[in-house]
Amino acid sequence: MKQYQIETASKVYPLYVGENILPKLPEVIKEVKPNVSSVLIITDEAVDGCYGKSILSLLKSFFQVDKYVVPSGEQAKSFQHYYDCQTYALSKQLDRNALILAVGGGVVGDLAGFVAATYMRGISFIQVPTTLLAHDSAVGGKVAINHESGKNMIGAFHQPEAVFYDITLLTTLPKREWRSGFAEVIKHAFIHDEQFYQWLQDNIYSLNDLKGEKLIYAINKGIAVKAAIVRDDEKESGVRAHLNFGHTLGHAIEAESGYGHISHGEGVAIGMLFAMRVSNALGHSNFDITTFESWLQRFGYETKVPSNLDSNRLLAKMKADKKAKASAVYMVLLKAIGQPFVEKVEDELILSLLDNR
Ligand SMILES: NC(=O)c1ccc[n+]([C@@H]2O[C@H](COP(=O)([O-])OP(=O)(O)OC[C@H]3O[C@@H](n4cnc5c(N)ncnc54)[C@H](O)[C@@H]3O)[C@@H](O)[C@H]2O)c1
Ligand SMILES: O=C(O)C(=O)C[C@@H](O)[C@H](O)[C@H](O)COP(=O)(O)O
Ligand SMILES: [Zn+2]
Repeated sequence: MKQYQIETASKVYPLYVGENILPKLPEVIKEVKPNVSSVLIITDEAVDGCYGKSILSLLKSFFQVDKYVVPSGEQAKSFQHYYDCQTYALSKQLDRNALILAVGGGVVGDLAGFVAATYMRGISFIQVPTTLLAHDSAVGGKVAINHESGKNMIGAFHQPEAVFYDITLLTTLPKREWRSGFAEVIKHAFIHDEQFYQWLQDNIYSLNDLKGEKLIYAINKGIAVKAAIVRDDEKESGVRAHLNFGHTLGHAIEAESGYGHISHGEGVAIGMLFAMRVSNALGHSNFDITTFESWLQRFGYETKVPSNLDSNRLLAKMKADKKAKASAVYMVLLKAIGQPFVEKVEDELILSLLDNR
């Protein structure tokens, strides 16, 4: 088991990552929250089906434990499910020393984290990520639910007490979720680490390569990129925005297609390619887009903006993005791999690229 310190301006906390480390979870809970009064597990149906029983029985010998299960998928990041989680926590009379355990992918992490951030004005939580994507979402304290006007519009910065990542749990992940999560791995390489990008090119030819030592290396590299960025800028006043590479359009696609139809990583993959096109069009870079596109296609990513989505509606969503200022779109662009920056992009350019999809 490897241990990292995630350092942010408001909190420093441990991240444990390894294989078959689940039995150590009770020890970690006691270590980071010695005065814990009770534990509320928040998870989703699919994760509960795979690991719910074993985690519950593991923790029951040490703590008072309750469990609340939300439906699987993006739709759980809604007001209704947020409200239902809070109602459940209140019905169990959780006090301020209670701990929420977010057991799942980015959806459960974001939802349960936001429940923790706001229950009685904030209680502790631990992230127990179960997807590849969650190497990103479990670190850095962004927690949120969606609104029909946009992704993650209602949320908070609330750092967990710890991140506990047993990557053995990934073995039950469906193929589509490997692909979705790998998009954030690629993003971390694109924005921060030319050598890591090269390593991915040389080592990962298909999603099946994401196992064993290669998987461990890719996850550790991704975590290192994320940790370095949130250390320097916890609340996105500067460099943290680079983690939004591919997300301005990606989030718009997710929202416009109806949450859950196009996964987060699928949207980000299309969005990264789009951001590269914009970078080229503005003369900042000279990417060989065809090469990037065929690299992404090799993993089965859809690379075109879905034909049923209207350009003007997508633009409207991009203008409502959290990076927007005075209704102007700001995107994360790249001068080269590893050289991101944020710039205002005119509506006309966005529309012309969206219309020529
Ligand atoms: N807070 C952040 O910094 C951050 C970063 C990136 C993404 N996100 C958010 O994360 C969400 C996407 O997360 P995700 O891709 O993990 O999706 P997810 O949480 O919906 O999980 C994907 C699917 O896999 C299932 N699943 C999860 N773990 C499993 C396992 N071990 N075995 C079998 N099935 C399993 C889930 O039930 C779900 O159906 C989006 O809402 C995105 O906005 C947040
Ligand atoms: O941690 C961050 O900062 C990120 O931007 C990571 C993204 O992968 C993630 O999807 C995040 O939730 C997007 O944030 P948002 O502020 O655009 O909602
Ligand atoms: Zn993301």
